[in-house]
Amino acid sequence: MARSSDEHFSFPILIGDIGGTNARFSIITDQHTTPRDFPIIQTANYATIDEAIQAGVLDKTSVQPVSAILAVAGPIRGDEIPLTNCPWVVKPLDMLANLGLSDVMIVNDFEAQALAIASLGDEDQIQIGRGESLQGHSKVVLGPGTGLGVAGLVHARHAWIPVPGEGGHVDLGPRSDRENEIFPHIERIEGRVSAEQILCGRGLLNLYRAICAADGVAPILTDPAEVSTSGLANENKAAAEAIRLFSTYLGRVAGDMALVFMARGGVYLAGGIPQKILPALKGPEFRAAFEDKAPHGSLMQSIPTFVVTHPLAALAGLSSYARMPGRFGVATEGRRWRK
Ligand SMILES: Nc1ncnc2c1ncn2[C@@H]1O[C@H](COP(=O)(O)OP(=O)(O)OP(=O)(O)O)[C@@H](O)[C@H]1O
Repeated sequence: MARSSDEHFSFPILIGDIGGTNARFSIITDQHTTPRDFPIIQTANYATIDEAIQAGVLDKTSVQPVSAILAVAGPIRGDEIPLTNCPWVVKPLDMLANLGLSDVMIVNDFEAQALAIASLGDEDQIQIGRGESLQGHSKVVLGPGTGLGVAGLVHARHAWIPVPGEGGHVDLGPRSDRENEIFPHIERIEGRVSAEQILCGRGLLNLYRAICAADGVAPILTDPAEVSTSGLANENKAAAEAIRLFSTYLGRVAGDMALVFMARGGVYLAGGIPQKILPALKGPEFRAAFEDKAPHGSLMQSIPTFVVTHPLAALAGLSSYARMPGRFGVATEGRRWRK
């Protein structure tokens, strides 16, 4: 554990959320001022992350950041961190040498989402169904987007401790007769159906195709956004069923994660997809599946579920952490580099 005198970050602090497609950056100049956001950068437009930071941030301001805290999609091991779904390799030692920084910390992107849910305002979230968040109790965040990210946020020793994991890869199985008809047609990964085979953009398409195959009809939709748009508008029968079942499975997995973390503080749906299928999540399927956890039905009824609507939730999480690292139990070993 870092000593408390080592915990803080010197201002100005560059924060960044590096996804497969988009990279978002902000600079925090001091403890109180609102962070300055920079235009979203398409990762495909730059060969390296250092070039993107130079052109997209440093060349656009006279403020020279001293510290950087970056959230990346991918495991953080060693001094060279390759990103999932993007050819960039993050090299903190090169950043210290070339970008004028003297402190670089790299965290997991879902850890940043978890940091965000510690301090979301009411305007940044929409509640689905009943339940009430209990102060100081654990929370969970699930994010169906390009993949399915999951992280817990545990409250202990007066701090919020993010627990990043691989919860998106838990097993998912059929429960009803109808699901038994559909499941044999779900594309598998090495023989099994993990939650991510269904609960992400690619997974929604996989589910739609499996429904078509179970019913012996040819699939006509080829893109996850088409499936959700036609399904929500009830223009296509298989797509409408896919969206309802997607909501059921998301409720089921969200409920499992709530049980694992005893998340009386609430379950939060982040990632790109929940906001786009909000009307479906407000339907009966999501919450019914979430609560259907005998023998813990009444516990589940008391746990609230939210869709995160903050457009830059991960950056907001990093910003809270950057300003008050002592409020969070974020491990720094092996992922903080200093001059
Ligand atoms: N309207 C929609 N309905 C369902 N899925 C959609 C919709 N629009 C986009 N998608 C799917 O959502 C996924 C992208 O999710 P998201 O926007 O969360 O990206 P991300 O994982 O955060 O990516 P990045 O790496 O850019 O941060 C893609 O699989 C895309 O096909």
